[in-house]
Amino acid sequence: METKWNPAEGRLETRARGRAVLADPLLNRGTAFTQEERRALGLTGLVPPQVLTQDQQAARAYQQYRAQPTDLAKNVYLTALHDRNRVLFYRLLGEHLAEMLPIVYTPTVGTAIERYSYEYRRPAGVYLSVDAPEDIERSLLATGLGPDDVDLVVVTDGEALLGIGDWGVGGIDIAVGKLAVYTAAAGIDPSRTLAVMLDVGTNRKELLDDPLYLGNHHERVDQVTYDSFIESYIGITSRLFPKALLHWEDLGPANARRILDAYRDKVFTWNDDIQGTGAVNLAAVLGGVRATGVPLTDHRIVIFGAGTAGIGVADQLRDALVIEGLSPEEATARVWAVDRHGLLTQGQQGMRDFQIRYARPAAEVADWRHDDEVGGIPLAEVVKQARPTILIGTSGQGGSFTEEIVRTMAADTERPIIMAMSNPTRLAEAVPADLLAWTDGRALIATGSPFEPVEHEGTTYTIAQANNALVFPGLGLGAIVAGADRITDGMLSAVAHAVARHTDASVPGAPILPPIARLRETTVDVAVAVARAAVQDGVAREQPDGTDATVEERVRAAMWHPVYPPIEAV
Ligand SMILES: NC(=O)c1ccc[n+]([C@@H]2O[C@H](COP(=O)([O-])OP(=O)(O)OC[C@H]3O[C@@H](n4cnc5c(N)ncnc54)[C@H](O)[C@@H]3O)[C@@H](O)[C@H]2O)c1
Ligand SMILES: O=C(O)C[C@H](O)C(=O)O
Ligand SMILES: [Mg+2]
Repeated sequence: METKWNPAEGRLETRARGRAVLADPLLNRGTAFTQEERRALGLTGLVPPQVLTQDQQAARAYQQYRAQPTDLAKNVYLTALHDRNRVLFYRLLGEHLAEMLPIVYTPTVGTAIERYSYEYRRPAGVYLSVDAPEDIERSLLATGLGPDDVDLVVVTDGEALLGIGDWGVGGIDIAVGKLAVYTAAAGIDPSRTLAVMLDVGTNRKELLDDPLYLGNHHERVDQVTYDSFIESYIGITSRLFPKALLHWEDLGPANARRILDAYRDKVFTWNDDIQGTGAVNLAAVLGGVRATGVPLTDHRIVIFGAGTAGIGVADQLRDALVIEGLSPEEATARVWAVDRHGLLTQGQQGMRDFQIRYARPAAEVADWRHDDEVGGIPLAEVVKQARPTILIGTSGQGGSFTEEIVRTMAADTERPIIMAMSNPTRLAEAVPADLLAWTDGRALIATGSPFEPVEHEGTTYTIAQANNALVFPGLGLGAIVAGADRITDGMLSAVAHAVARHTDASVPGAPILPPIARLRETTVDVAVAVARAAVQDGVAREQPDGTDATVEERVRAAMWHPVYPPIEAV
């Protein structure tokens, strides 16, 4: 590679000169290059004479950012900065994390995905086409990255992006957005990460009909072709980058589950929507349950939207109930899962294999009201009959927690826990102001997208954001520091408990999860818990000596910071 980090000397060494330096976002520092660096790197005269400090650059960039008229324009501005000067991008993002996360990530990233082929400026990451599997290796090698150079790969096929569905190649933006959160929150070194788009086609007709659409102009391929492409991708990626954690994002439900089941015991991989969402949801439930004063084992849970996220959520709740002393059957019986044709019930046609374990016995629901339009027992009836104390939305159906449903739930339970996890904002199952109004301020709330605090009868309610962003950065960092080669259930459970330790929802109006503004601190504890769990589960290759301080020191030392390192022309 032209540019290499020399850890012994603590400096970047590069053979690049002149415009090639300015064109490389990992190398470029624009007006902050010193006169000496400019001479050594052949930049004299290629940047304006004045040398700025990073503080000055950050202040200017922040002004430019604030001057953008819309959230999408802000996203495009930050993407351009990311593609021009990566260190400055992370300096700015880190300094204004709570303000900018909704721009580079949920919810604005959803708009950026939909507009991808129109707002396109520069390529990001690696695009692999199902039509040319023979190019996978060549394309990955073209990044110049070698076997020791990659810690993390985020990959999507763009089929089930957030809750907005199939946007094909535009999905690259969620991979880039997730990586930005990994670095901003956990200090994952951005030069050691890769965003990958697996272009297997799109079923969105408006994209196929659009000459400007930048992805493959054909429908999604059949399962046999898909699976063989995935197999090649995983085989080649784990051979070329043997240390890298392979993160899956926003695949269609059947593919997400099948890939996770097939590979989680064979390679270093995990699925954010299934496992990350399960972990952040469990953390919020633990925080909320503490505030209710009722033990977890006495709660009843209804999950609306039994797809990738919903069943991931159910699985981790069930595991937590088993750890608290229930049998697996008793734990499963605490969960009612509702999908597009109503409550999952035994014998129902068309259930997906991963849903079947939550299907309720037909005898239990024989008297429950059936709705012909839904084609089964609707959510309102499930809430009435099952009397949940916890209601979770992962359906991508905005507004589906209606006033009637919420009031029915709240009539029976002192502190209902209600989580509208669907993204982006307009797809939230309910908005916090309504939930508080309908429950007289008694609801313990979390949402997947960020919401402003709500005033209700003299109390200010801070709304917890139950987004997997609270967990995946720490999970990745902890796993990398431990030199893990698998992601285990023990590591995921450790994540949820570490996050939950950061909340105290006993104060009126306090959120049931730690705030995004404190993401970096939460992340360190998550990473420490994950690294320890990896050792306990026997999947860590780097054995720490066991004391807390040491693990934490190792975690902190592994974190990358957005400062310009010394640079040497070689
Ligand atoms: N907060 C978070 O961290 C987080 C994480 C992952 C996903 N999500 C959100 O959850 C939502 C679902 O994501 P996913 O990846 O699980 O998608 P998915 O497509 O796998 O699952 C959605 C499920 O909802 C069901 N559904 C659709 N219409 C329905 C209806 N009218 N009634 C009941 N169920 C219905 C579908 O059949 C499917 O099973 C998205 O909005 C996504 O943004 C949030
Ligand atoms: O991307 C997010 O904001 C969370 C989650 O992964 C989702 O798909 O919605
Ligand atoms: Mg996702």
